[in-house]
Amino acid sequence: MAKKMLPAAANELLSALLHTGTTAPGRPPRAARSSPSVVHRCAPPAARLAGAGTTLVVDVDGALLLSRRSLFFAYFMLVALEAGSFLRGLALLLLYPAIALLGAFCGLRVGTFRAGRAVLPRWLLEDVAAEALEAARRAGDPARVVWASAMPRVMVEPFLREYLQVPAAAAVAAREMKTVWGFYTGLMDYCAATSSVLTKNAAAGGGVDDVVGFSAGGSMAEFLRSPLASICKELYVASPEEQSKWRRLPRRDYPNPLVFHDGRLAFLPTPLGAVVMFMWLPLGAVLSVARLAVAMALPYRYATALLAATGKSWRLRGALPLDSCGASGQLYACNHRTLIDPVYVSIALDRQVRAVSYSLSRVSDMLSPIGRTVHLARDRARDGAAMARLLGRGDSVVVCPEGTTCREPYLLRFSPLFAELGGERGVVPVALAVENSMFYGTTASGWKGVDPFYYLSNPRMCYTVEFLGRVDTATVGEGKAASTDVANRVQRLIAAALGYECTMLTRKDRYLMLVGNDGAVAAPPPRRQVR
Ligand SMILES: O=P(O)(O)OC[C@H](O)CO
Repeated sequence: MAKKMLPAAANELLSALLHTGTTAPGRPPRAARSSPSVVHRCAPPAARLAGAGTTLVVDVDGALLLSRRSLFFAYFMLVALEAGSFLRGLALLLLYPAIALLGAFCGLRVGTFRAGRAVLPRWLLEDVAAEALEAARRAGDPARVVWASAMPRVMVEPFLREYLQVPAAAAVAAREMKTVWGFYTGLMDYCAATSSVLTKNAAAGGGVDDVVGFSAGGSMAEFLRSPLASICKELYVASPEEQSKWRRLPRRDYPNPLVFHDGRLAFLPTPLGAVVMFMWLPLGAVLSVARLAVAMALPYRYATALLAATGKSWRLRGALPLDSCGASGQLYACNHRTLIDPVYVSIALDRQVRAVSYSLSRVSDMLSPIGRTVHLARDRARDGAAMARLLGRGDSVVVCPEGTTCREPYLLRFSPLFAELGGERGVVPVALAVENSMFYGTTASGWKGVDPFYYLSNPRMCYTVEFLGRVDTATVGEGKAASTDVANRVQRLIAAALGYECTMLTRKDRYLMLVGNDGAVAAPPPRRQVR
């Protein structure tokens, strides 16, 4: 009981901190505080929201999100860890909720803050109640829905706009963060969206607009403390019984699919999860170095057995490709999950392979157990010649035609160059899946040099490798088939084997979304391309 009350009390306190604030000088008029005159114990029915002049205020934290504020800690911890550092996260863990905002935000650079767009949506989407979203969509005019949250705007608005497709005309009523010289101070500013809704309501006589509130069960009291509740004529509050039947929005029903996300944490840092992670970190750091040493020093047969004993395992699904033992000059095309992909193809084949890659940090390259990677330059002629040279001298070549990693069950567009190089031997598609328990070994916005260490510091991880039937590429050379068709076919085969979905998204799309650039890297000097 006490255990249950502690997080509840912490969240009450945080909620109070987030909602605090009297009207400061210069602020727009606040509507007279009054409670909604009618409170219904259910979600708002479609008939009530159909009117063109009806505005619906959705309590995002209490009604839309199933966890009802109990995950506030985790969301602030994600900001602290992903936009800040482990030290910041530790400070937040020790001082939450007293310094939730200060601890998570103070000192972060505004211009480079991307956690709201690149990290949080993944976790917030998993917390959306399908029934609450459905109820909010019953509003006659989506532009007249106000999405109210006690979280700072930078944490919640990208998720609402980009993944729940909240139109630009609809207001997101969340607090602004105060900034100084381009840095967040960790203090809240008055919320412009709330202000505009209140001003409009006040100008209209405070009762002309038909404003309906939508909250749920145990969150009603907190919602009533928010300024927007005071302009609601009626409040629809889903009862705890009704809310207990709500289910998480299935991935297939996400209004916008979640293909890309960034950040190092592969788990949601709840208070217990964060404590476990901080306790694991020193051991994980030592383990990552030890695992790396084993992988680099021992032959596969000994290394994989030893590594499996530490929780780093792999499995082969299906059989090895025919004549894999003797095949030389063979091209393998695999989907791209982490920078370690070619290593597992090599382990599965139990032979040396050459990996070709567009972007790989110098550190990762030096630590690779399969030797130096051949760097591509995104120049068809140059890259094609480099790969052809490797194949011509009998190397087994592993290429990841997506050109960048993807964590979710999607495949990005396959660049077709590989289909022109398979020759008579064709190309062997390889389907790869990876499970991480604590950290992602990839990053779009972070320092890629530590990718191997994050990957290797997972308590448990498992790679699954599946070789698919050889795809004929001779027809491309003969001009009978387009390389794009063959590349798309290979993509579809791998997607079918993994149960993933094919997309036409590219490396550029991923980097534009997660980092704000096109993901281009400096071309390698020609002498480093093939050795
Ligand atoms: O996910 P990226 O963009 O760092 O790409 C990974 C590189 O291809 C290295 O394997």
